[in-house]
Amino acid sequence: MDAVTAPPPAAVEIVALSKRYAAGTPPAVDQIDLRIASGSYCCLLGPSGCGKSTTLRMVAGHESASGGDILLDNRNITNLPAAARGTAMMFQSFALFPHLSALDNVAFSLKMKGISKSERHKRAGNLLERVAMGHLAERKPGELSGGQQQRVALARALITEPRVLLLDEPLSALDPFLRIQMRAELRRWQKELGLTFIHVTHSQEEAMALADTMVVMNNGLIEQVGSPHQVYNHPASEFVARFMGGHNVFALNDGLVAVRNDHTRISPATGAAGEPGIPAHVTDVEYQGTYVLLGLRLTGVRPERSGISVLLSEKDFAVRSYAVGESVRISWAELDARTLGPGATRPAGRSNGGPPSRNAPLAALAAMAA
Ligand SMILES: Nc1ncnc2c1ncn2[C@@H]1O[C@H](COP(=O)(O)OP(=O)(O)OP(=O)(O)O)[C@@H](O)[C@H]1O
Repeated sequence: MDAVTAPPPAAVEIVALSKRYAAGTPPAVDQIDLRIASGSYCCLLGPSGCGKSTTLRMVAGHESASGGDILLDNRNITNLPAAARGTAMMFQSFALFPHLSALDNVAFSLKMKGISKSERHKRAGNLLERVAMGHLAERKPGELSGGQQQRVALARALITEPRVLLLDEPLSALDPFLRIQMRAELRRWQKELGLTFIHVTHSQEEAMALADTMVVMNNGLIEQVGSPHQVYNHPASEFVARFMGGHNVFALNDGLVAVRNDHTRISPATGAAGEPGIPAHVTDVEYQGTYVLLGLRLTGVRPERSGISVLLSEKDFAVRSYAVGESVRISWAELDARTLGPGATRPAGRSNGGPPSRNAPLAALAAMAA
């Protein structure tokens, strides 16, 4: 493979990585494979309990792996202590020492390494300057805002000069306004520093805003890896389409398709015989400002699959509005329909003691023709 076609170097390579917390329980992480490009922003995304934090903790060295390998720049770090890996972790609560100044918090790990006070203060001061916190270096965490504490936490993580920064729900302690502001800062820092960031979140919006690469996890497995655009516009499975939101899943005779709710078409029912589209009625009309979100129920489809939504621009809704109870027809352009695959399945021949493969229920769902 020549330099042009070679994939970018993987900062982190995860090979068949597994974690089983206790014998007889399903694995929290089940033989996952993942390559994270050097200098990229990777978000591990998924519902509560899907294994994303366990994966991050194994990369950090805060949790042992039950099987598989973790490589950092081709160096196998699976069994190295956390401090020897070249990674640093930034936690949800920032985990700053309340009795220490910002400067001493940042300098703390250098103190542990026996570095002189003047040297560690110089390096910590430089890093605090870098995150625009130099003027508040003597303040204690309790005297800083959430966003300022986050910058101190970042400086503290960076003082060990990691190759990879691991972030476990770093924005969830912040209020919504600050979360969006700090999200933009994280992204800027990552690009400026040129480090690889691996960020765990359960928020689709956060992952889409930040990630070069999104990794959608479910039930200890990886469902899909791709750019936010790829994952949102080409969900690989029903799980991804539903988890990402903004999609309707339709069961057709030859399988499942996802259609974005802003690409799903609605028209008034005329009552004429042979009308095209799927019959439905409007159950909700929600004004959202720029958009109006219509909730609908498809006629003749099993209840668990009949609820869908259509997102109309305010302008389109003004041209033709819809009211609760109104009969309509639902359709889409073929180009906008994404065929869904069965989703991730557990490695063949393994007994995991966990729930059955999602293939079986999905096949049953697919059989429910509209
Ligand atoms: N220390 C532990 N001992 C036993 N089981 C654990 C432990 N930590 C996590 N688990 C289990 O492993 C599975 C994956 O947990 P994990 O914390 O990795 O999920 P997560 O996707 O990060 O969820 P959340 O968003 O809620 O933090 C869950 O079923 C969880 O209950």
